[in-house]
Amino acid sequence: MTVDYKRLYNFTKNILLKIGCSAEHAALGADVLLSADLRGVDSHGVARLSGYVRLWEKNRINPRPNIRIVHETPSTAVVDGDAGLGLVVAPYAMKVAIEKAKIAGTGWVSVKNSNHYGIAGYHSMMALEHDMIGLSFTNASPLVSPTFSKERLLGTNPISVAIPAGKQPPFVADMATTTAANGKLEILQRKNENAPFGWVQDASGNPTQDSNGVKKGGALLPLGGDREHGSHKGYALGAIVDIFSAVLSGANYGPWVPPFVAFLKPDPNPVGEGLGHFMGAMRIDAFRPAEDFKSHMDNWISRFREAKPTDGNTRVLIPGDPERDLEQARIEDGIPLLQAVIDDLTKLGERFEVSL
Ligand SMILES: NC(=O)c1ccc[n+]([C@@H]2O[C@H](COP(=O)([O-])OP(=O)(O)OC[C@H]3O[C@@H](n4cnc5c(N)ncnc54)[C@H](O)[C@@H]3O)[C@@H](O)[C@H]2O)c1
Ligand SMILES: O=C(O)C[C@H](O)C(=O)O
Repeated sequence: MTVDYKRLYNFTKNILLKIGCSAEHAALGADVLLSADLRGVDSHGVARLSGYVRLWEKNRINPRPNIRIVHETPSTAVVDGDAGLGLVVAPYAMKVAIEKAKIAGTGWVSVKNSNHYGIAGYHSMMALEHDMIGLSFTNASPLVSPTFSKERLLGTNPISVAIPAGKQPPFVADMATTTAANGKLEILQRKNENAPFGWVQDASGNPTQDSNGVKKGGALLPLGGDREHGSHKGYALGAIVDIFSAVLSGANYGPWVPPFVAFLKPDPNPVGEGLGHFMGAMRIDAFRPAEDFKSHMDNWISRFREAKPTDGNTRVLIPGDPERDLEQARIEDGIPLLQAVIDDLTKLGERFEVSL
């Protein structure tokens, strides 16, 4: 079934209003969530709405947070999200990074006491309109084993870097540091399908294709899948995200990160406050004139697009291309939703008396 963007946006905004968010936060939260659906990141859009409501019911989300800077220098800050929705805490933090970069050249913000922030790319892309490079990281539910372990100590900890170009569209990398985000596994669960090898290991640490394997005590795997295919580097990337987001800010890290997923409970002995994010903004003209940079970015992108494709592929893509192509189509044609997601939203609508 395909649902019109505006209809889904209004539904999401109205549900966020019902759980007590301000009009400003409900609109922003809906914008962040719907940006995922528009960009084809079906794992992180409205399919997650009932998850945020579940955390609110458990008093883990404060719908009226006092989000504030608690420590700063001219180019850095720590933001306390006051247990607000990550969907609104992260844009606040990115704005702080941008304002600092305007003055100091670069701005770096580590965030504590937040919650799940949706897609990393929404926040990094906020820098683009200011002729800045944007970086966005977050830690997440402990579902991932470090290389050589069967314990779950890390999240799928995404990295997004958005880089402006001139005539070309921007370069936007937005990716989990695991072979796949947990949300991708949830899509396979909804469809009753297996996962490819390299995504999941079972409770004993053996490779499995069971898309419910993590729920049965297994773990998601760092990018690469196993040591032979470079999982130690995915593990290192996920660890860097965790440390920048949480050890630097005072949020929970590693296995103490309060989970978004329903099958895990928060650790009763936290080592910090909430979960953490990290935002960065770098003014291009703090390095070289923006026009020079952008014309060379255009050249960089064109050269990579012209790369000779391998057999069976028609063209080489630039990070950000697949999502941009889908965004245009989905604004025009609507957003396709699986029946399981429609059922979930329908139940939510009935409960809060909001029509879909
Ligand atoms: N909030 C959280 O806790 C959390 C945790 C993990 C992931 N996420 C989000 O999940 C989403 C999905 O992550 P993922 O890693 O599963 O996605 P993915 O594996 O689909 O990778 C997406 C990235 O790869 C790029 N890409 C795709 N095909 C390409 C190609 N052929 N050539 C070049 N680039 C290409 C895309 O433009 C995008 O930047 C992201 O938006 C991420 O931010 C959020
Ligand atoms: O829910 C999480 O913490 C994980 C993240 O959203 C993911 O899809 O991997």
